[in-house]
Formats: sequence, structure tokens, C-alpha cells
Amino acid sequence: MSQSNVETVAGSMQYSDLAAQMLKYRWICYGMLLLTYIFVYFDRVAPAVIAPELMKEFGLTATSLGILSSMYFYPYAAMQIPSGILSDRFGPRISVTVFFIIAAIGTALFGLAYTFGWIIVGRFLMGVGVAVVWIPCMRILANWFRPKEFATLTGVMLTVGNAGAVLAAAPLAFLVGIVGWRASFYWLGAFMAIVAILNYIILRNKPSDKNLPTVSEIDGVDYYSVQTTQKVTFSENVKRLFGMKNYWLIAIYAFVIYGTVMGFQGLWCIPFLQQTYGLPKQEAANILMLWPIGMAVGCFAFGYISDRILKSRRNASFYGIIIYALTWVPLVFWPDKIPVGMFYPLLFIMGFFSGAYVPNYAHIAEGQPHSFIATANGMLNIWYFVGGALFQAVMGMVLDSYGKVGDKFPVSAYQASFIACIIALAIGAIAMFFTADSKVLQKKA
Ligand SMILES: NCCCC[C@H](N)C(=O)NCC(=O)O
Repeated sequence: MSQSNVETVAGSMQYSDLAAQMLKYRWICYGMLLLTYIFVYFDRVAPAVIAPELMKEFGLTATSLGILSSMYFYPYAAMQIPSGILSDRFGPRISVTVFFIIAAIGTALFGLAYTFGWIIVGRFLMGVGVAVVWIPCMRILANWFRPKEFATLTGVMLTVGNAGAVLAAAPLAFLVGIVGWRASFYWLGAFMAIVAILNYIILRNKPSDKNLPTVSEIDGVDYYSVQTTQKVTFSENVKRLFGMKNYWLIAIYAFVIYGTVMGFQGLWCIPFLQQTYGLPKQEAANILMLWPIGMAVGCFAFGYISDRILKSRRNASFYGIIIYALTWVPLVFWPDKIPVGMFYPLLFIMGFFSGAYVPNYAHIAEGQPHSFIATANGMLNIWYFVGGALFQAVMGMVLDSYGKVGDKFPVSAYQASFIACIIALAIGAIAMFFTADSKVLQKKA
């Protein structure tokens, strides 16, 4: 919408008033999605908090509890590409509303289910529904915000999500103590339904939906000029993305960085600390808590560093992964000689630098036609999940290849799995080194 069009539509309203209104309203849209995203993480971690209740009530083994919990992740991963297509085609407003209602139904069903089959259906619907929040947010960022704000706001979103997961543990346990786990979940579902409706009322796909100018028009800089002049079909866009060297290099990076996070923080850290250092489970869990806390801070920091300090997607991710790889050095060289007290700062620092992946979303977005940004991000996001799943398995295979001594894996087995991780991170760093940096941040307002 040009300045004259905006003036025509808005009658006597001044252009500066419309610009001010736009610059305010975009924060309302973003804030709405931040609130929604808290529930994405809440649903993600909630079964851990009520694991004893679930095991008792449904007579679950550890394996069936694991299956139940993972029923969130499969549909979540499978929905990443559809989530991008829906966001680009129909817009975040309707996509988030409809799918968050599905998530609300799944959450309520989880609390109401009396058979294992139904609780699995509830968990599955949670995963399907909450999968359509993150990628629509990438669409909102591209439609309402400047490129130099993209990575910071991506990082804030992940910080809020991670902090939400940390906070969700104690408040949920408290709520469960008062009203029981079932009521906690169906009230949570009801609250999520309200959040879905609020998204419909508040969220707007793009400034022109409220007859407001875009940031490009306000700043007089065509931020997405290269990206909007390309009028190509969806399949041409997909073909182009898959033909881009940058896509595959960033995918390798996403795959290894998140793979090592899920492999260590997500699975093998606690057995390692228990078996190598003889720590009780509670102490190992206390140490592990430092990782998501570090990651929450790191996600914000890497977004900011990329947007404002280095003004580069490539450099922020590249230096970040190098330092992250270096944090693995003590584990690789002295896996059984680290003073236990040092694990607290070490895991915080590892978590912090593992947030180096945050600029990836802006990196991939800035090489795409504007109408394809969410789909491209969905196609990137899937690699984090593949990495997470594969690294857990590969680290397990490395450990199994050494075999157990008594009921423990020997320290050499853990050491070998850490060496595999550090080599993978070196490959990720090389991949990022060869990416072409985005030039969008060089455009001056
Ligand atoms: N186990 C969750 C995988 C998340 C992968 C990715 N790094 C990420 O944070 N994406 C944001 C999201 O909510 O999908």
C-alpha cells in the first residue's frame, strides 16, 4: 500500500498517525503470539510433571509413558511444512486460531481420557495443534517487522518458550496438587480455547488488513524488493529452495546443533552424570536444569547479536557454534575428571551457546520470495527434529557398541559419543562458514 493509497483509505487521518498505529499494533500481534507460544512449551513438557500420576492411573511402563509423551513430537514435526504452507497461503490469523482450538481440544481430552487409546489421541491432537504457532510467527515477523528485528524477536520467542517450560513445572505441580491432574488439563484446554479466540480477534496477517502501511513504506526502504519481484509458483519456490546451497548448509547446521542438544541434554546427560560420577538422580537433574536456563538466555542473546552487534546471520551462527563446540572439550578430554561443581556453569554455558541456531530462521527467510518465507522456515525447522531424533539414537548406538560394564556404560563409551558430537559440530561450523550471508541487514532506514 503506497502512502497515497493509505491516505485515500483512511480519509483525513495523517500518514504519521497511521505509521505510529502500525508500529504499535505489530507489538500487539507479536505479544499475542508470545502468549500463545508459552502454551506450546507448556504442553510439550507437561507429561513429565504428572508422570507418576499417569503411570499409576493407566498402569504404564516407562516405555509406554515414553510413547505417550513422544506422541506430541511426531505430529509436531510432520506439521512443520503444512504449517508454513498454511501461514503463507491463508495467513497466521486463521491458521493459529483453527489449530490452537485443535490443541485446546487435545489438551482437554488428555485430562478427560480414561483409556490409554484416548489419552494418546489427546496427546497427538496437542502436537498437531501447537505445531501451527512458531511458523506463523515467522510470517508475522516478516510481514510486520524490519529484517533487523527478525532474529531478536525470534530469540525472544524461544526465550519465553523455554522460560515457560521452566515455569510450567512448578506451577503445574502446584495446580495438580490442588485440583488434580485431570482438572488441571481440562481447565488448561478451556484457557487455550480462549487464547485461540483471542488470536482471531487480535491477530492481523499484515498491516494492510488494518489499512496500515508496511515498515518498508514507513522507512522508505524496500526491504524485500528482491524478494517480491519474483512471481513464481509454489512448486517453483520449493524447487528453488531445494536447489539453494544455503538451504542445505543451514539444514546441516540445524541438524547437528540441535542433534547434540537433544542427544546430551535431552537424553544422555543424566545417565552420564549418574554412571560416571555416581550422582543421585536429583543432583544430576539439578545440574541439567542449567542447560535450558542457559539456552533461554542464549536464544535472546544470539538474536540480538545477529541483528544489532554483528549485523550478520552467518557470523553470529558461525562463531556461536565454534564456541559451543569448544564447550564440549572438557567432556571429550576429561570426561571423568571434571569437578562436579563445575558442571553447573558448564551446562549453563553449553546451553547458552547452543542458542546460536536462532539467526538461522532469519538467514533462511532473507533468501526467499516474501510469500514463501513461512514455508521455507517450516522446511528448515524439520531438520532440528530429525537431528534431535537421530543423535539420541546414534549416541545410544555408540554407547552400545562399547557395551556395559556391570550395569553402567564405561567412561570410554561416553567419551566416544562426545567425540562424535564434537566432530558433528565441526561439520556444522564448516557448513555455516560456506553459507552466503544475507545482505538485507545492510539496507539502511
Ligand atoms: N524438540 C523441539 C524442537 C525445536 C526445534 C527448533 N530448534 C525450535 O526451537 N523450533 C521452534 C519450534 O517451536 O518449533
